[in-house]
Amino acid sequence: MSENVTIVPSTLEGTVRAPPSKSYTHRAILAAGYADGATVRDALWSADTRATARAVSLFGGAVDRAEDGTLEVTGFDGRPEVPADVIDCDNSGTTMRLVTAAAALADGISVLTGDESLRSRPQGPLLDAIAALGGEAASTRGNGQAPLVVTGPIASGEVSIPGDVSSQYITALLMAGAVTDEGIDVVLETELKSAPYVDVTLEVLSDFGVDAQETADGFSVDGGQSYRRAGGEYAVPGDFSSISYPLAAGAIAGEAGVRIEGANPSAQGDTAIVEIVDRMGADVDWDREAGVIDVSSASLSGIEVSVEDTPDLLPTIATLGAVADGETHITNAEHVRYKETDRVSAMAEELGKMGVETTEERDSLTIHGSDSSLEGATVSGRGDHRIIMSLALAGLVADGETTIEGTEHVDVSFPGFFDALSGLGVDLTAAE
Ligand SMILES: O=C(O)C1=C[C@@H](OP(=O)(O)O)[C@@H](O)[C@H](O)C1
Ligand SMILES: C=C(OP(=O)(O)O)C(=O)O
Repeated sequence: MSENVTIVPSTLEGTVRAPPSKSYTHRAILAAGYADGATVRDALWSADTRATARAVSLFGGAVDRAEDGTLEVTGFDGRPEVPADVIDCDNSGTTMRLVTAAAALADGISVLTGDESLRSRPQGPLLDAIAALGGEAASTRGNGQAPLVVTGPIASGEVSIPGDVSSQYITALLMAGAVTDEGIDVVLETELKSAPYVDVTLEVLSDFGVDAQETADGFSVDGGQSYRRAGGEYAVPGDFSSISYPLAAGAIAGEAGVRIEGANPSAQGDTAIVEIVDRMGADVDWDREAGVIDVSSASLSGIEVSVEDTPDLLPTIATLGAVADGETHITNAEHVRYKETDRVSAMAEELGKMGVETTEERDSLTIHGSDSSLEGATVSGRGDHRIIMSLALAGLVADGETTIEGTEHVDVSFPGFFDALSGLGVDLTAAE
């Protein structure tokens, strides 16, 4: 059932807890699957992470969720079974990439699909890599997009792959490579974008006893390794992509102050959002040891910011730019076009409906904050969680009411998003 949310301009005050990291949760569930199991505490339970849990079950493992949200993962111990059904990755790019490489270890055929958005995203470089490792991997439509048919098992070896489409290909190959006989060397053909996500992978691999490393021309993982979580338990840190929304909300409408808990430092590149709102002029203080960020609003100024390492921040920064004085120039953004939607265009067009002037280029988005009026309007969430949340932020300070269509999709990464906004005093109503 499609849901719309209408937001009335509001000021925010109070405390909100960061949801757990989507990236760490995917990796922890799959790493526990590659192991003989583990307990994953503080896991994000959202549409995307449920898709990864389903895949682990289809490989012969199991994921049971206790009442307190803790996941008890039973692993498939490095040897995924041929799935008894199609693997539906739903809306999750991370699931599709990481699970495609895992499926290539199984001795047989796996079929992967997803929703319309996921079936339009690029998988070709990963399919080529699997073929280079002796497996077979086909896009049923021959266009490099899902549905995918993957036949394993792959062997060890060296593969070259572009670095500027998705870092998830590299994560996928490193995670699978550890349980091949002799490992996988990944040689990057082009410069790596979204690099911090590979750092997150290396951290989780190391937490599960697997060695992988950066090399002169890419990354490599030795084969013959076993995943094992010492102590059997893994705890997921807070999600900085999700934190970007209450943080930006506080920066634009939090006169009395917003506090975000669960903001502990980790390898996530999106921690850069703290520095970004600071550079724009918000009053922000991050107590790293306590994992607490305090933010309050101030008049914001436009900045230039590269999203090379932090693609998921683009929608949030675009809204901040719409509120700020001057120009906000978001650069190195081409890979942001390969997400749930083309987020460069989606933000330009939807903010445009609210009176925001933008200039879009293939690799950048400029928001002309000073020339923009920010008026309430009916906007489309585009079925994309980050577009929905970013447009909701714009609604906090627009002139008049803003209605965002299709808001149920926040379930992909931040299921309690609108409750969190309400809890901070935002005047909003949801309707089916
Ligand atoms: O590995 C991950 O957890 C992710 C990697 C990034 O994708 P790309 O590497 O495709 O840019 C990011 O946009 C996505 O939300 C999560
Ligand atoms: C792009 C995203 O995720 P995924 O690639 O897993 O769909 C996201 O969460 O913004």
